[in-house]
Amino acid sequence: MAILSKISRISFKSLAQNCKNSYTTLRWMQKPISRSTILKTWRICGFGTGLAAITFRKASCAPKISSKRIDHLRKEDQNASMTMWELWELIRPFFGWFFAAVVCAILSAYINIQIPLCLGDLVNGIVGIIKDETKNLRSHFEQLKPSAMHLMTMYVAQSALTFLYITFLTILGERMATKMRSDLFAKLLHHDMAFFDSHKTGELSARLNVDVQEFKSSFKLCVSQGLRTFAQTIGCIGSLYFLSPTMTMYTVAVVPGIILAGSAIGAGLRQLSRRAQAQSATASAVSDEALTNMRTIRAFAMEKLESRLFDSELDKARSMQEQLGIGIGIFQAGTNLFLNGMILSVLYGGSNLISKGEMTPGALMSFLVSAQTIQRSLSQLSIIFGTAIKGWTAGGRVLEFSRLEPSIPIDTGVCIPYHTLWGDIKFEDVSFSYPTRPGHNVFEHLTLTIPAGQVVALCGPSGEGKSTITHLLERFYEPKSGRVTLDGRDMKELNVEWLRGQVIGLISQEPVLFATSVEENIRYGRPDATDEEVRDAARAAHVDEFVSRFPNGYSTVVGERGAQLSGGQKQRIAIARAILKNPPILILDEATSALDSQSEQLVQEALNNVMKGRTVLVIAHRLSTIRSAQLIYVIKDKKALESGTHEQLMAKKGSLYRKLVEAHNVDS
Ligand SMILES: Nc1ncnc2c1ncn2[C@@H]1O[C@H](COP(=O)(O)OP(=O)(O)OP(=O)(O)O)[C@@H](O)[C@H]1O
Repeated sequence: MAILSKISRISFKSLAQNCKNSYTTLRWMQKPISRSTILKTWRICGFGTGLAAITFRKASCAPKISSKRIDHLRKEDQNASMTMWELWELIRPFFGWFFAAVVCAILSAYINIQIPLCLGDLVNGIVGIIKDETKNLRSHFEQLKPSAMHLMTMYVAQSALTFLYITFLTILGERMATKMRSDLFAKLLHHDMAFFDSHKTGELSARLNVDVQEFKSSFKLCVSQGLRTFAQTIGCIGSLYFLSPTMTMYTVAVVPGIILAGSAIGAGLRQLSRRAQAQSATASAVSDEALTNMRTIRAFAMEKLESRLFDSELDKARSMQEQLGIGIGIFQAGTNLFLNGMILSVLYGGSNLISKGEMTPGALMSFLVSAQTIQRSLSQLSIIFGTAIKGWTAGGRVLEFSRLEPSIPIDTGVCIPYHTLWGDIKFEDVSFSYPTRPGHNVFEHLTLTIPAGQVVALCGPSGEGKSTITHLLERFYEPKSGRVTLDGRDMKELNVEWLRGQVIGLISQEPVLFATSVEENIRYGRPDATDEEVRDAARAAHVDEFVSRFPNGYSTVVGERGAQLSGGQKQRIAIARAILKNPPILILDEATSALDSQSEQLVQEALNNVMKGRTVLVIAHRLSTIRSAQLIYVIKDKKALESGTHEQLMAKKGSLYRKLVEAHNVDS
């Protein structure tokens, strides 16, 4: 019954009617096309073309800039595309799942091709019953059984295969997306600092999450539907040829033209999709920046302005996505028009052939259902095409950052054995500019020595490059010329992971904590430290004093970037972390600047204990910290202008150091 009802749904009645009234149909078909019909059709086509032209014209215009603050966020992802080889590289690790999904999808398509042919057999049987003049209906009905059973088996197999390919594809898609995300994150963690200087956190997190998600769903859709419908289309064209070569030739003759037009529209849509996605990323970056700077926004009462800024970026993204939607809509509407025209031609031509006795009703039924399968497949393909464009761009955006290789690889190079490491540091004729500002030299021929086991202080006016010296030491950046050496070895030869992980400890001006407990933040200095070692470090850095007053003690969660702690408390936790790490070289970049003088004295005592016997580089503004250093460098005019002890520099007539102290540029 189900089969029969399905047959009736796919226009069996109208077909039977057609057979009987083929001459009536033919008469209708042969009616001359009136002038008004042509004009109407022309107007509709003109409207569609006009809409398409407006869409593409609007899309190719650059968005208007509403705020200069976010100008730097507007960049087009020129490299955001993907090659077939890169796609293959993504699939390769999961080829087994891919292969299984493809086989199931193709088998399912094969069955879909066979179904119309079986339907044709069944219809011929039914037509036989209708036309039977002996009225031996029972025996005719019995003859229908094998065809019906065959069709039933096809339907069951088709369902089972559909279940299988969807399952395999889900597994494949999820694993690919997880790998893409994990690879991109690992790559991002290894990228140069210069990369982070020029990319926003929001943009990176959009690539890591939104784009991977988009790629995954598009990929799944394209493989499941795309492959099946493509195979179905090819197979059904074969079936059509088998049923009626003449009609098939007429039906598919226009396909190459349609493919060419589709490719041209596709290129435009791809470009538009890239723009729309870049604009969405800009909007995310604006919201991300606002959410991470909430306190500043509150302090300046900028809620409304930020909201307007976000709305305007969002609006541009919406408008571009709408234009993309209209573009895809026009493409799909055009495809549907073409496909429906194809069905109409089949009916027209088929009726003609039946009227001449060159085709049986069953063959026309098979032809019609196969043509309908092609129609469904092609209109499905046009939807898939739109999705593929989005997925391709999203995949390209993910790969754009995965392709980049860091200029400072972190896991190659040599390690100096611990017992032979002295900690003697030299800057030899170093010139440097930040990669994001290549025209501005921070140093020109800087030469200075930080002798092993000594405390060396850097002082000088703000913005002269004191922190930059620590960045070069940590190898966050490479010098443009000259070299930085550790125990006589060029830093470039050394293993960066070893250098940062085991040799140098950095306590920076603005320590950033993770949104976890105090204990885990301290343990970040040495993940394998015992609880007792963590507590000892905390006591040495005077963390114990304030943490013991918290209801949850060391389990207190510190909030995002340590927002639930004071600046001084954050610095003490950062110091505890460095004490736990116990590195041979310590860099203190205004490490105690957020402490009051009493806490500073306490922490300084703790630091003095840690500093003993190590090479220490201190950047400080307080005279009390600077004067205790064994060697002081004054950094100014892209060089180390003066060096000596506090006493030597103060005794030197007209020394810059003395001027700085006297002008309170070095706090007393
Ligand atoms: N990531 C960066 N990209 C580009 N330029 C930078 C970067 N960081 C710092 N600079 C520039 O490099 C110069 C030196 O900055 P640096 O932070 O080393 O100065 P500083 O002496 O430590 O200043 P302060 O005492 O105010 O902390 C400044 O002109 C600064 O604008």
